[in-house]
Amino acid sequence: MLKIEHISKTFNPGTVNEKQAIRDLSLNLEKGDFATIIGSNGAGKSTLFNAICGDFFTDSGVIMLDGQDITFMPQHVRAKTIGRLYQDPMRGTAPGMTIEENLALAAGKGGWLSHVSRQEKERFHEELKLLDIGLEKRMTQPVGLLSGGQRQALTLLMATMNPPKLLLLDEHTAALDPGTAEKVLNLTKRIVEEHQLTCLMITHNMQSALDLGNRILMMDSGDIVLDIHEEEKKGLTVEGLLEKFKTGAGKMLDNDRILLSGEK
Ligand SMILES: Nc1ncnc2c1ncn2[C@@H]1O[C@H](COP(=O)(O)OP(=O)(O)OP(=O)(O)O)[C@@H](O)[C@H]1O
Repeated sequence: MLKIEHISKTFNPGTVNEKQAIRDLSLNLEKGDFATIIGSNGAGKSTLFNAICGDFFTDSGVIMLDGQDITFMPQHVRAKTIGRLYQDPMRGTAPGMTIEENLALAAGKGGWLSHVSRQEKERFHEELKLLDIGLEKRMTQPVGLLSGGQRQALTLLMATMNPPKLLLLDEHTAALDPGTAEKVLNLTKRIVEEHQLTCLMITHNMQSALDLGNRILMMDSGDIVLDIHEEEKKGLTVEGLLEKFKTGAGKMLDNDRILLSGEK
């Protein structure tokens, strides 16, 4: 589904601020693969997502999505088939619009409720009900009134309403309290499985990286240094994962947020 071949990206080339953020990175994701990504500070995880989404064009290499070369496809065109969630729950929804208007937006109705049929409204209601956080009773309330966790759950629903070819989750539960984060992660798991989505999820939570998905990618210095597949992933512990990182990257995993979460 996603085939990345030897991409590289250097920011501010030829200046004192030159930074090679992606180094000759290659990755192949099969349809339905759900890979978690962990890595050191500044490893290039978010930059990889930015490259896939077309925030910038890479300096070299090729990006293919579902057999189509998207290397130089404009961002707004890619956005039609790539869903993305950010750490900040305030991104991804329009706060001044109601829940149902936001859903109408996601359904391609431009946020106009007059363009939404009764059947579609019922579908919105059903989908919200499945989130199991009571949003189906608040469809006419502005999204700005929702908590961070409620907004992330809604964003997830909106991003997957018309199933994307690729779903990118960039630490989407990092800003939530642990209980809410767990709920949103369970929801993520259910939605990804239900639609058999191809998904990449950046996390600083080693346990989440182990619990979710069928693959773990470890990044360091702009490249994927380890790609752990299903069989190898089974039975792995956080300690085992850290040990593998050390072997793959030739150094300990240095990520402040992993450190702060008390897992290391
Ligand atoms: N637009 C940009 N201009 C200049 N440098 C950039 C830009 N985007 C990213 N970088 C640099 O590229 C490197 C990789 O950044 P990136 O945000 O992808 O890392 P990350 O793995 O997501 O890190 P973290 O876990 O700390 O969030 C960093 O050194 C960062 O400062």
